[in-house]
Amino acid sequence: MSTTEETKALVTVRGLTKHFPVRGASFGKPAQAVRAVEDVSLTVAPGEVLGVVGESGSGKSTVGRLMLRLVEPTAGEVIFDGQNLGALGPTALRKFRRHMQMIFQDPFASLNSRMTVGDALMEPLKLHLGLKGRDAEDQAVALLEKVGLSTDHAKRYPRAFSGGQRQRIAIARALASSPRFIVADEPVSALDVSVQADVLNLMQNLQQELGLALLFISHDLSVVEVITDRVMVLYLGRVMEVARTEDLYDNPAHPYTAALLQAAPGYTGESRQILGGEIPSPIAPPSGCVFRTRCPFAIAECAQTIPILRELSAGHYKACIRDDITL
Ligand SMILES: Nc1ncnc2c1ncn2[C@@H]1O[C@H](COP(=O)(O)OP(=O)(O)OP(=O)(O)O)[C@@H](O)[C@H]1O
Repeated sequence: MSTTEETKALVTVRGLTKHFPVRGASFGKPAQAVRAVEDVSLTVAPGEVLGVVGESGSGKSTVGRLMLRLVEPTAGEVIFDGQNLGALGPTALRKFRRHMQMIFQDPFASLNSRMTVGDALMEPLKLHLGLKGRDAEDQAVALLEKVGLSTDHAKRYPRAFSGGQRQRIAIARALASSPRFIVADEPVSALDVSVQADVLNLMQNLQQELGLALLFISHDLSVVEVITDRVMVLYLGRVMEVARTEDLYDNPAHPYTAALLQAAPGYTGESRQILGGEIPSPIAPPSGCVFRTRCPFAIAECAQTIPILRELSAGHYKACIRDDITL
């Protein structure tokens, strides 16, 4: 990423890497690791929505979790508004969390089933903002109203709500500490199709109203196109392409992005590149370009060197050595 982008950024990620050790590695064999995220650098500007797309297992969730330091990186750093998160001890990090929150795919799992919704909302208000008694209660109700629910809902338990309502509650809880950055990990993919649009609209409205920076993780390219300003494409833990959303959808530069877009429902273009084969194991990824084993444009050189992320035009980057191809 360019230094200008870093200067404007709220969150800057440099060289983020996560290897999960493989359990049960036998004695005498070299230790193995799942290479979930490899050398990812990115920026998110204040109020910006950055989409993260890629097939299952490409490392999207791990990037999101690393950015909030819910997972310890193997290497690399995350800088939030000038603060290197790696330099914070556990207590300081807990306090710092008020600025960065996460919305998960499954709102039922992210809400405590034994807490009323009111209590679930008051917890972060007390912990992070120091609100007490009536002030906390009033603010909890205000949060419920913000997400389209009402005072009556505060006394109920999560099981009394539909999936869409539960996700609204999870959103309210994430907003309670007045964060500036939210990671939303597939926030609507577990919901009925009929309520997905409502919850997405709500998220989009709140994001704009509050000027939130958002990392929006999704495998649904049509949703990503609508909600994001920029998109990062991941494959086997590595960044393949980053561009402004319109640019990426109109002029994909990386063969993997083109294949993803052409495979998506609703694609109406002429060429259709089929993404053949399986994603290789992240324990032993291909040498050079990790996508080369499924890439119709791969040449011998692609096995030799890991392509760097190059800027093709303003803000449009790709990690591919081939410029002589038509996608
Ligand atoms: N705690 C963990 N321990 C071991 N391996 C893990 C762990 N978390 C993730 N992985 C592995 O890391 C890789 C990336 O996973 P991740 O969940 O980040 O991908 P993803 O793109 O979010 O996938 P999905 O779309 O299916 O959620 C996968 O191979 C996954 O199995």
